[in-house]
Amino acid sequence: MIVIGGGSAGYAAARTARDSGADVAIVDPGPLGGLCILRGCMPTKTILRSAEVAALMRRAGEFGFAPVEVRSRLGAIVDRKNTLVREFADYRIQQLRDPAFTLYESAARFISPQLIQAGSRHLTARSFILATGSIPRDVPIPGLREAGYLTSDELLDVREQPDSLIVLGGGPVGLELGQFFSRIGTRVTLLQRSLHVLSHLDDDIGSTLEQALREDGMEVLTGVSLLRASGGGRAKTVEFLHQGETKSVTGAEMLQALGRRPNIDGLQLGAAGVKVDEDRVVVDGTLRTSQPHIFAVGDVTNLYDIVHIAIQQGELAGFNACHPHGPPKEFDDRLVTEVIFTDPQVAVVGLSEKACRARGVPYLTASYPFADHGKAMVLGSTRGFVKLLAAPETGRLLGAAVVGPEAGELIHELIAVMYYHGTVQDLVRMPHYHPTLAEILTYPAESLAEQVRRA
Ligand SMILES: Cc1cc2nc3c(=O)[nH]c(=O)nc-3n(C[C@H](O)[C@H](O)[C@H](O)COP(=O)(O)OP(=O)(O)OC[C@H]3O[C@@H](n4cnc5c(N)ncnc54)[C@H](O)[C@@H]3O)c2cc1C
Ligand SMILES: NC(=O)c1ccc[n+]([C@@H]2O[C@H](COP(=O)([O-])OP(=O)(O)OC[C@H]3O[C@@H](n4cnc5c(N)ncnc54)[C@H](O)[C@@H]3O)[C@@H](O)[C@H]2O)c1
Repeated sequence: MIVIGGGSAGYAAARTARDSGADVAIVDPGPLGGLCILRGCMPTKTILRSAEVAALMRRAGEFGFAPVEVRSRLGAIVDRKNTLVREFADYRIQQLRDPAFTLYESAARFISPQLIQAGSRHLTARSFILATGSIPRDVPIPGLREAGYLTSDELLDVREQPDSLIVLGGGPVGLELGQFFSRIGTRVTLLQRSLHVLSHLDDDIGSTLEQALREDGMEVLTGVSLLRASGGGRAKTVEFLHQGETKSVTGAEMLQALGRRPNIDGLQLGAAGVKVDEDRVVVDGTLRTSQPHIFAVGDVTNLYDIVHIAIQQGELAGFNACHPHGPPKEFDDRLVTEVIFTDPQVAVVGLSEKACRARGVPYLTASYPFADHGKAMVLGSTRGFVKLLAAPETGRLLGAAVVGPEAGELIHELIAVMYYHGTVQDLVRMPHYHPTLAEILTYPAESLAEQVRRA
């Protein structure tokens, strides 16, 4: 097997195939480590921890301490991030260089469905796994390129703190990095096209997060239509339409966080006969492309852009490629989970109200605010809510959303209940220690259990 791309998805595929007895080569030009480690999950979560510390320090008085003057040193924050990233990347590189694999450190391109070129070598295999990830999407906004912008790739290495930052896009990248800069003292303006940030989720989630960010001093404008950019250097201007008026904002730096697209440039997928739909490598539920011996996993499929799913897809494809005659394993989207590491955090699993309505799935819902929860009050983290969705007749948990403190941790109890096809009645019966944040899950569960009993 040849795995093209040694990030999270590709490495998971390679490891699974090797464990199934395949002779596995990995082709990757580097830098080795993958997006999650080098420029995605881990660096962003590392710097967000610094922002969290800054936000708590500003609240020193509230917790009984003398006021603290918060003066950030972005260079030091970046150094801490780089140290950790180096450690994580070194471990991954060691795994890729394991003699159990053959690693070719070059870019791959297809010559035919069975043959690829990697540097000066031609390589052939019984099966291939495409795992080349994603890259920031180019958006044709007049003047944007000339004014100059950064993507998350570059912004993570900026050492000199800009006094102002324009963030284009209210998805996870714009929100996490926007809040980081806002909390270390940069004036941040975020422009989002949809009526709410995180537009793919239920509106109550986006509106709650927007309100929290605004309370913290970030300017968040939604329902914006971007018109053009101008200027340059330390004064970049973006003009946009907002509430029927043309407005503009000027910032020292600009983050373009308008989405990512599959990285298929240069792969010559046409030569492999792999079907592509608007840059997306088309796969079926078994991660097989239009060519039965070529699979695609992770961001290159443009399905989720979430790392544990990329790993799960890699494992499935690695298994399926090595067992061509057995029943294939299929990706199950029932437990798809997403966490956005802002404060308040956002975490969702399973079906949203939007998805239930779109698919005609009947549901009951109940929510409960952290502002009424004892442990959240003790912690001084009362922003947000918990929302559960249950099947009306059985109480089976269909989905959940948590906006609030430790949402990314709390969601895992709900994932576990859903994994075992559990109900809201189960959630009520399960013991919950007092006082914990997790106790809050029992309140909407009680309300739903009551609704199910009466139905
Ligand atoms: C700022 C940011 C923050 C994020 N935070 C999170 C988070 O907190 N949690 C989460 O779940 N997800 C997060 N993500 C998403 C997550 O990082 C990705 O979903 C995941 O890393 C994708 O893994 P992958 O293996 O598909 O791709 P990658 O890890 O990008 O691997 C692709 C590999 O392919 C190689 N390659 C490219 N072209 C070729 C070629 N022609 N031939 C051979 N090799 C090639 C590359 O060198 C690379 O090593 C974040 C993303 C961003 C941008
Ligand atoms: N915590 C996490 O798991 C995490 C963190 C960061 C990124 N990621 C993943 O990386 C991927 C990329 O994230 P992202 O935030 O860059 O992209 P995204 O596609 O999630 O969000 C981009 C946002 O920009 C807006 N937008 C697009 N075009 C626009 C235009 N012309 N004008 C105004 N607004 C416009 C969209 O409405 C959208 O809200 C996502 O799929 C995400 O899942 C995950």
